[in-house]
Amino acid sequence: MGMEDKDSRWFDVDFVPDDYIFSQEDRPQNLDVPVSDSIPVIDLGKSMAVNGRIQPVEAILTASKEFGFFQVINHGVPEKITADAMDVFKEFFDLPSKETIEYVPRTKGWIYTSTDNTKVGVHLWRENVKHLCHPLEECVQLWPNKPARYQEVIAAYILEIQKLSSRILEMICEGLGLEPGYFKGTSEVQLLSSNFYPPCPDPSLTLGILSHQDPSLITLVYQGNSPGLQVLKDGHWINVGAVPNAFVVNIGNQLEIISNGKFRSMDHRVVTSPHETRISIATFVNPSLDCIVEPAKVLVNESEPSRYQARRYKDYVHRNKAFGDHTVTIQNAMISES
Ligand SMILES: O=C(O)CCC(=O)C(=O)O
Ligand SMILES: [Fe+2]
Repeated sequence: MGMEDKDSRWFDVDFVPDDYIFSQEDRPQNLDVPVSDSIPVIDLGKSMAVNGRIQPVEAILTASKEFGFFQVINHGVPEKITADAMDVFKEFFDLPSKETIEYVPRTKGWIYTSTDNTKVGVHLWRENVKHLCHPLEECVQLWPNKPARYQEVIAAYILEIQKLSSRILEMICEGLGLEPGYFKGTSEVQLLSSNFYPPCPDPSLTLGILSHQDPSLITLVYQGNSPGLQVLKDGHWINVGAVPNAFVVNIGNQLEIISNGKFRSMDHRVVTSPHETRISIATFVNPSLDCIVEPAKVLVNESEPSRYQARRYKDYVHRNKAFGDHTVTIQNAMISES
């Protein structure tokens, strides 16, 4: 037994503390069994015509129907931008001082947690920072200012994500047969959520994020080169493999509704690793709060009746506690902006 190290952090432990141990049913099962890495990887740089359709469009359509998940490469986001953003979050999570800022109770600003509790009363094996991103000019100044280049670097990152997500949504329009620009004006990168998952002494007992679906239109995740993200497909958890410089794209609940169920919003979670640290940057592209979300008219007909009720996005967020424990804080901040 040694003296308590003043610099040690919550995850510097030899055994998983009891309040991080999930019950049997929530725990990751069969971590030793190899799981396939079969989420489609789509090259956005290739635009061959296949059967009269541009290739990435067809691939996105198929992946969104089957997996609700895909990765994109040759996406046009400069490597410098993603590398800088990852460095900034690495530095942010390494800051010793933020350990004292459990929660920033401001209507605008940012929320940091290192010991989130879950609905089942067990802590996640992660630290997390969240903030709004839209309108960008108003949000930027409320973001963390340590490290000093946080605001500048992350603003540049968000601008790129806005461009890439608009491009992907435009391809989705084409694939689904929606009019061009269908999502324009109501598909902003509203929220960023970055996660730090440190190595864990026993990954079979813990989770980085519990199984959930995203309440967004689409979510873009940059996961560096680290594993951990898993998707539930046909009753099996499959890995979203680490593909260098790729973005993971996942279909959120709102796009499932708009597609009238053609696309699927899938359960996903993050498992921990005994050796590797995972840092991820998730960006949620959401409809505006006042947007009425319903199946697109062109996708509803006699043989395919509407499968979802029209709902204001605001009400959806509220009813589903879509942003977790901080839903009300985040929603209030969004309302005061619009
Ligand atoms: O760390 C990840 O990749 C998972 C992020 C995620 O699923 C979320 O924030 O909704
Ligand atoms: Fe998610």
